[in-house]
Amino acid sequence: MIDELRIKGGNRLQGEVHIDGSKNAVLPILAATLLPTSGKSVLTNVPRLDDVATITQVLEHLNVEVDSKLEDNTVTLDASGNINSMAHYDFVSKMRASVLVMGPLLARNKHAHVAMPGGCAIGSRPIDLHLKGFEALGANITIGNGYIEGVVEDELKGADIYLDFPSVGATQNIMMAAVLAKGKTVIDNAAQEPEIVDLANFLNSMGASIKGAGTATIRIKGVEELNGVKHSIIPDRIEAGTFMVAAAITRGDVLVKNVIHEHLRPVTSKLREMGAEVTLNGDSIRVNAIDKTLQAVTIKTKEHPGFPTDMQAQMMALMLTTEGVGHITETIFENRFMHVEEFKRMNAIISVEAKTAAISNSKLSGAQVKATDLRAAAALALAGLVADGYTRVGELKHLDRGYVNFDYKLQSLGADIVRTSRQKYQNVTSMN
Ligand SMILES: CC(=O)N[C@H]1[C@@H](OP(=O)(O)OP(=O)(O)OC[C@H]2O[C@@H](n3ccc(=O)[nH]c3=O)[C@H](O)[C@@H]2O)O[C@H](CO)[C@@H](O)[C@@H]1O
Ligand SMILES: C=C(OP(=O)(O)O)C(=O)O
Repeated sequence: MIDELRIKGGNRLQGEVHIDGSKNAVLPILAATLLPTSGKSVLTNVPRLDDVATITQVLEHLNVEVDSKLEDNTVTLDASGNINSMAHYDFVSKMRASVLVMGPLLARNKHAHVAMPGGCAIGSRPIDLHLKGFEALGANITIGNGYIEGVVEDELKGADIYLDFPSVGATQNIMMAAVLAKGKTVIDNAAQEPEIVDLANFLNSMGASIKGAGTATIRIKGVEELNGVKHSIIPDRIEAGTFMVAAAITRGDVLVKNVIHEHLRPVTSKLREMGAEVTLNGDSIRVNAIDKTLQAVTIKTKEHPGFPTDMQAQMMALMLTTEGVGHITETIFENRFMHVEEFKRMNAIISVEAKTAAISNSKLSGAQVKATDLRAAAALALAGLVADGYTRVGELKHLDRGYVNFDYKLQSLGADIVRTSRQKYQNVTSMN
């Protein structure tokens, strides 16, 4: 059977939705469990995502013992055996974040042999900044036959590293390589995303000495040893933002639960600027757009604390329903407007010039469309919620990388949505 979402537009969303753990926080933290520790690590609030399954397979392949209790969102990892140094193409090509095993492998084995991640639909996505960081710490890097090999002759030594761009992955990979390096490492122009802070908190509770995570300068003092710990993954700010937009696009009223307000400031601020009522309370955010006329706004994606590129497609869907002409400039990835052509299949009026899309209020009609990447999958479904008639969203392998039970969660808020078939890993119906 074709695996697709079938959505009948027109229902206003109302109710409460629980947000799962963050994909982008759990992936580097799982990779960090490769570091040598005394004792096991236990991760809680782990989302049941295909990307988590993929990195778990990488870890198992490297000889980590992984005990996943998916129904409890808990994963226990034991890396006390001999750890291999080779991350195969099969894994890295499926999920670029597999490259995050390179830093911990260099720290542990003084050797890492990892498939080149290559580009992907949203851009070329090089890893030169990761590699420059490893070289600064004393690793010799060679590239050949589709693989990158890192070898540390003597030992990793702390270094001053300036990143040309505050890359999230490079900051994480370098942090993981540096925690056991001799002496001090300073990463300047570091990424400041909340997922960097979650990784630093995890590493610090293992015994690392990292200061400044969440600012542009991260200071790491190499330590001698680490221990296994228990850690709860932060909530997924992008999943939360997606449901905030779902409330706004249907002019509904939704309480989004299990969030950290501070992580959602750019989204909250733009929804308020549009005219939605956004109320913060405890660990929840309520978005009320009932009977509101929302106005188009201007958005420019930027590294944190700027507006996240991972929310760009969803905001574009929303601006197809607002008054006036909205503008979105994508500055992080060079090819992250593929959803525009799919929106156009639904009668969307969007024009793109260089890095900027102009989005007009459109009378959306249901159509068969395909997800071109993870966030495009969600954004097309959001457009389907307000389109006239039926929308069918295909290529759900992208959706499953980053959203847990997306259809069930929307259904519970009143959407008319069904999924025609389901991946095994996602087929757990309990929703916390
Ligand atoms: C698993 C994960 O956490 N993924 C997130 C992470 O991806 P990821 O860590 O891959 O994103 P980066 O911050 O590294 O990339 C941002 C930009 O820097 C460029 N770059 C990056 C590294 C490098 O060595 N050289 C280089 O030129 C990239 O091509 C891109 O244009 O941050 C992105 C930006 O917030 C998010 O969209 C992704 O959801
Ligand atoms: C681009 C994304 O993720 P990744 O870096 O894993 O491809 C995303 O989460 O939107």
